[in-house]
Amino acid sequence: MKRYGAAVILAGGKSARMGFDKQLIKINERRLMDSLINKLRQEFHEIIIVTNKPEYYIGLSDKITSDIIIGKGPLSGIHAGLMEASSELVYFIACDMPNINLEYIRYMKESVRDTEPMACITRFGQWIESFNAFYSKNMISAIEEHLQNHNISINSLLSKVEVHYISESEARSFSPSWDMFLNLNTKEDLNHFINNIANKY
Ligand SMILES: Nc1nc2c(ncn2[C@@H]2O[C@H](COP(=O)(O)OP(=O)(O)OP(=O)(O)O)[C@@H](O)[C@H]2O)c(=O)[nH]1
Ligand SMILES: [Mg+2]
Repeated sequence: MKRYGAAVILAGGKSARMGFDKQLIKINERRLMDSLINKLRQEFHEIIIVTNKPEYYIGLSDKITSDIIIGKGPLSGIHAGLMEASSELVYFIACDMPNINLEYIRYMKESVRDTEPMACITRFGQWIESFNAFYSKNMISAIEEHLQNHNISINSLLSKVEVHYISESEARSFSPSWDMFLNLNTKEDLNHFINNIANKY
């Protein structure tokens, strides 16, 4: 199996805070999902969309899949993405994250070149960033066990496995304003992005 090559976009949430389905976000007249897919194609051979609305993606050549363990939030999506992926390390991003940074993706790959972690995750203060991150296919059984125990927290799962952490300061050298982790959760987030940033998009 190839070491890298697969990227997953998670698009299976409730979008409760946004008030409409975030898979349908448009920026400059273009579906954000389409922009994300195109950008990821520059770096990955295999793009997988884990969605609760496969009908939104008819006609795309990419792999479209849905949650296998339903209703457990982002970890359900990570699980389904890893099941579908054909590389060992798999890149994950959320459908509401508009600023993919290919240089940082390459840096993460390089950072784990000589090790075999279960995930490569960036620290943010005392927290972590669970997307714009890599997860290993070897994590599938740990995710299943975690969800079977009714624990849906990514953080608590990561605290139990071998993770390669990247420090906040290292990551800031690629994204000083932390925009590569920006996610649009509310209409205010979206309007702010459209009014202030999307003209450079
Ligand atoms: N496949 C899958 N993806 C999910 C699920 N829940 C959340 N996600 C995705 O995980 C990412 C981060 O989640 P949030 O930003 O909280 O999105 P959300 O859950 O749709 O939004 P809220 O309902 O406002 O919390 C987004 O890409 C969501 O689409 C799920 O049950 N399955
Ligand atoms: Mg979000």
